[in-house]
Amino acid sequence: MSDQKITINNGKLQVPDQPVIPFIEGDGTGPDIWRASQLVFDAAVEKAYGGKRKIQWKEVLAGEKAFNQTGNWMPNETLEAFREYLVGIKGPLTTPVGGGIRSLNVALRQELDLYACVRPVRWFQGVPSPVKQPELCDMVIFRENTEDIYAGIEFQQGTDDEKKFSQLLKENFPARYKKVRFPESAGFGIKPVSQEGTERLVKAAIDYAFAQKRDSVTLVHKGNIMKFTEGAFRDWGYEVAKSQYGAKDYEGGPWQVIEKDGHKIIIKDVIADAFLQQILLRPAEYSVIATLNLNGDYVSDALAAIVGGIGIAPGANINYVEGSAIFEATHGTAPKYANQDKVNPGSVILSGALMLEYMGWQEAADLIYSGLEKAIASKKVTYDFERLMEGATLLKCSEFGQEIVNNM
Ligand SMILES: NC(=O)C1=CN([C@@H]2O[C@H](COP(=O)(O)OP(=O)(O)OC[C@H]3O[C@@H](n4cnc5c(N)ncnc54)[C@H](OP(=O)(O)O)[C@@H]3O)[C@@H](O)[C@H]2O)C=CC1
Ligand SMILES: O=C(O)CCC(=O)C(=O)O
Ligand SMILES: [Mg+2]
Repeated sequence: MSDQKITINNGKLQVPDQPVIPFIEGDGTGPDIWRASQLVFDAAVEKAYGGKRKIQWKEVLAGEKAFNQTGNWMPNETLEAFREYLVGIKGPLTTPVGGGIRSLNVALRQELDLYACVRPVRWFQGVPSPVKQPELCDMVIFRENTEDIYAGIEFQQGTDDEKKFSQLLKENFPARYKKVRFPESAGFGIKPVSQEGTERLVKAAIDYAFAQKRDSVTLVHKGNIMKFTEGAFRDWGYEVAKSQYGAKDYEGGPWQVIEKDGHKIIIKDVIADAFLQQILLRPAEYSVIATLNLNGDYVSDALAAIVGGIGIAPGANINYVEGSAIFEATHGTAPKYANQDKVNPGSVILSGALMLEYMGWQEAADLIYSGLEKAIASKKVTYDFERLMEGATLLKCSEFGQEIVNNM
C-alpha cells in the first residue's frame, strides 16, 4: 500500500483516503486499551466509508516498550514519524515521581510544539456521576502545553547546580533570596510564561469558541499570587481579545465582549481556586477554558470526574499553525490494572473520534459517539462505571470495545 500522508496546505489539512497514522501503544494499561480502540476505529471507518477510506496504522515506539527494544525511551524515529505524518495518536506513558526520566508525554508536546492541549468535557447520557446535574458540565479546556513549570527548569536540593542557582539568587536578588524560608534545604523550580505562548493559546481558544458557537472563553489563572506569570497570562489574554478581535469592555471591564457574524463571546477570567468550586456549583456558566499548563492538568481531571471520570476523558495536543496533532487520553497508565483487560478504553476511543473529526471524517466519528452512547445506555460497561451503576453488566476492556462496534 502506498505511503499516503496527511499534509497541510494554506492552513487546511489535506487528508488522503488511506493515510498512514503513527500510534504509540503506551505503557501499563496502554496495550489493552489500544487493542480495544483500534478495533473500534477500524470498524467505524469501514462502516462509514465501505472500504474507500482506511487508516494505515504505523506503530512507533516510546516508553517502556521502546526502552526494552532499543535502549532509548523516545527513539528519534518516533519523533520523526509524528513530524512526517502530521497526525498521530498515543496511549499513556509512565513518568516516575521524584527522579528518573522526565515525562515523555510532556517531551513529545514540547519537541513537536503542540502548544494547545484540548480536552473536551461533556456528559454522555447514562454515565454515573457524583453530581446531580452532570449535563450542565459542557466545557472545552485549552491548556497551554509548552511552558510553565512543565518546561522542567528545576534545581534538585543539594546538587552543584542548585548551589550555583542559590548563589546567583543571593548575589543578584538579595531581597528575594531572603524570602526563601529554608534556603539551605530548598530545591527550586522556575515557571516561564511568555506573551507569545499565551497569545497563541488564547487565540486557539477564541477561534474554537467562534467555530463551535460557544458563548464564553474563561481565562483561569492564579494571578493574584503569581502576578508576573499567571497574572500576566490573564492580562495578555485580554490583550489578545482586544488587539486581534476588537474586544470591547463588558459591563465596565475587565471582562470583554467580542463579536463576529452576529455571534457574541464573553471573555472573562476567574482565579483558579474559585474556579474549582464553581465547576461543581455553577458549571453552566463556563464553556471554553483557557489556562496554563499546571492549572490545566488539575482542572482536566477535576472536570472529568464530574462527567464520569478519566475513563471517558479524551484529548488532543495540537499546533494549529502547522496542523500537527497527537491525540491522547487525559488519564495515565493506571499500572495496577496492566494486562488485566479491565480498564475503560473510552478515553482513547473518544480521543480517536476527535482525531477523525480533526481529519474531517465526521461520519466515522459520529458512529463512535453513537456506538458508545448505546453501549452505555444498555448498561454494558467496564468496572469504573459498573461499580456506580445499578443493574449494570460488567465488561472487560476488549468486550466494551466490541460492544461499541456492535452498537454502531
Ligand atoms: N498523558 C499521559 O500519558 C499521562 C501519563 N500519566 C502517568 O501515568 C502513571 C500513573 O499515573 P496515576 O497518577 O496513577 O494516574 P492514572 O490516570 O494512570 O490512574 C489513576 C486512577 O484513575 C483511574 N483510571 C485511569 N485510567 C482509567 C481508565 N482507562 N479506565 C478507568 N479508570 C481509569 C483509576 O482509578 P481507580 O483506582 O478508582 O480504579 C486509576 O487508579 C504515572 O507515571 C503518570 O505520570 C498520567 C497522566 C497522563
Ligand atoms: O506526563 C505525565 O506523566 C503526566 C501528564 C498528565 O498528567 C497530563 O497530561 O494530564
Ligand atoms: Mg494529568
